[in-house]
Amino acid sequence: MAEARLAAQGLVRTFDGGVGIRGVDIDVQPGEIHALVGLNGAGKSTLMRVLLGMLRPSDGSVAIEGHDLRAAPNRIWAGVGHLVEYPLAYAELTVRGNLALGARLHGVRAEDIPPTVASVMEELNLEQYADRRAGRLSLGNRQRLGLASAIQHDPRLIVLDEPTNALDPSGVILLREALQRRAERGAGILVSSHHLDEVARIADRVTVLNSGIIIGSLDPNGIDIERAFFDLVHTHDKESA
Ligand SMILES: Nc1ncnc2c1ncn2[C@@H]1O[C@H](COP(=O)(O)OP(=O)(O)OP(=O)(O)O)[C@@H](O)[C@H]1O
Repeated sequence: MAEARLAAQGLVRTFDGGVGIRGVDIDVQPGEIHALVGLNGAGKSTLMRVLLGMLRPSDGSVAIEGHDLRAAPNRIWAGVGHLVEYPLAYAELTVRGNLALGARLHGVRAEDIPPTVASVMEELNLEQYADRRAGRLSLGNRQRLGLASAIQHDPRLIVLDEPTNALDPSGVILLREALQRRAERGAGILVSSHHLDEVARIADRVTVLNSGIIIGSLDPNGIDIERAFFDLVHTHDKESA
C-alpha cells in the first residue's frame, strides 16, 4: 500500500471541563476523501488542530507522509492545505492578492502563481471578486477564499473543518467537485461535517467521533446514514453512561 498521507496513533488532548480527544487513531490514504462526523463538542476540531500541529497532544503521534509532525521538513508542509477555524485573509488585500500570497507561502514558483490563482478562482467562482478587498467579502465568499487558498497549490494532504459552513448550494457543489478532482489526482482529504447527506455524497470513508473517541464508521452508500449515525452515537452514550 502507498504511504498514508496522514497517520496518527493514540492521540489524546483533554481540557478542564471538556472532553477533547481521548485516544484517537486515524489515517488518510492517497486518493481518498475521509469524512469525520460527530455531534457538537464531539472533538472534531480538536482532532484536526492536533493533526495539523496547531495544538500539542498530551499523548500520541502524528505522521504526515511518514514524517513525524514535529520534524516534518518544509517540502512536506508545502504539500498540505488546510482550513480549520476561521478563514485567514488579509482584509486589506484583494482576493487575488491573498491567493497570490498564499500560493507563494506554499512554495508555488513565481511564474506559476498567476495561472494557479486564476484557475482556483474559476474553480470556486470567485473571479468576479478578484479585485475586491477580502475585508469587504460576504461570509460565504470569505469561506470560498479560505478554501481556495487551502487547495490552490494542489496539496497532497487537505484537511478541512466544516468547509461547507456558510457556503450556498452552488458553493457546496463547486467545493465537492474541486475536492473530487484533487482526490482523483491522488490527494488524501480529511473533512469534518455535520451534514450527513453531503458527506454521503462525497466521502469514500466516514468515521464517527463521539465524546472524544472514534466509535465506528458509516457506509457512505448505506440506505439511511442518518439513522445509522444516531444508532452508533446512542449506543455509545448508553454504554458509557
Ligand atoms: N480550548 C479549549 N478549552 C477548553 N475546552 C475545549 C477547548 N477546545 C475544545 N474544548 C472542548 O473539547 C470538546 C471537543 O470540542 P471540539 O470543538 O473539538 O468539538 P467539535 O466536534 O469540533 O464540535 P462542533 O461540531 O461544535 O464544532 C468540547 O467538550 C469542548 O468544550
